Amino acid sequence: MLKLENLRFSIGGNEIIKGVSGEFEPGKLSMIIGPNGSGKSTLLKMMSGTLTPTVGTIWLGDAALKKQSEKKLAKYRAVLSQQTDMPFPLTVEEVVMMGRYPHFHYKPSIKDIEICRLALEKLQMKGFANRNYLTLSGGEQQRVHFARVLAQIWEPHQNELRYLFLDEPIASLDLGYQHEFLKIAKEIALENTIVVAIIHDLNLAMQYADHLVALKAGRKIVEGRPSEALTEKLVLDLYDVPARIVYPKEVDYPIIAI
Ligand SMILES: Nc1ncnc2c1ncn2[C@@H]1O[C@H](COP(=O)(O)OP(=O)(O)OP(=O)(O)O)[C@@H](O)[C@H]1O
Repeated sequence: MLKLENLRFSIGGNEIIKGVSGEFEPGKLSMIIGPNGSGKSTLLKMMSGTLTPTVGTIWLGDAALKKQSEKKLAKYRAVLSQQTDMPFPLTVEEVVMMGRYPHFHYKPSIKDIEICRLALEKLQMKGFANRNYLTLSGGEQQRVHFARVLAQIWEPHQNELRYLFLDEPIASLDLGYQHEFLKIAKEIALENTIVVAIIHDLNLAMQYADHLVALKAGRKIVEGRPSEALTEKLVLDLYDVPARIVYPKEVDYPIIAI
């Protein structure tokens, strides 16, 4: 269980996150939605340990996040952030191997190499292993980074829950890979992992999320199953856009029509 207790975050005299609490469970794909500037990335950065809350506590199981060793956390917590620039001309397999750095000292083991191979295979990037990462398209680079974070938490570490934080992970992916990516994220959640993703596409949230959190101006305004939480009223309140929720008989989830 990942628990947020009255989180607040201020910078330059502005309070960006204004008392957010909540719980995230393994087995569920959790998604955070909200308008630009509502605090989604700031909240996710606090959850993933990149930013320290000004007020409040984050609990990973029974232990406060701030009390846990970074070195140990790196073995079971992975973060896919929006900024993934790579200043060096590494090969794709070298970038994915970076995900295994917390697991070996000097040289990757055969198991590390095998995990990287499997992670690339899962993202349909096996044929790219020896390519210079810098020559890949934006979507291909994103898939490499997804393979890197998957490689990082490929297996459970000492029975710890695994955590995966994804900041707008599908922004540069085409339609097919967006769905592929979210299916994999869901699969990982089912392997006893807490997965939290920021997403802008409400229809994908409706289709894939098990648990939805909506932020507005730094506050959590709604939480729950998307089919209940994602209402026409919420879309209007968040984005000032009138929407209709329709229930096509061909699929088992509602569609948000704008
Ligand atoms: N270091 C900072 N200094 C000043 N303001 C900041 C800083 N970081 C974030 N903010 C502000 O805090 C607010 C929330 O930012 P955040 O990146 O969390 O929003 P977001 O919901 O992820 O937005 P988006 O959908 O546009 O990615 C924004 O108004 C942003 O300008």
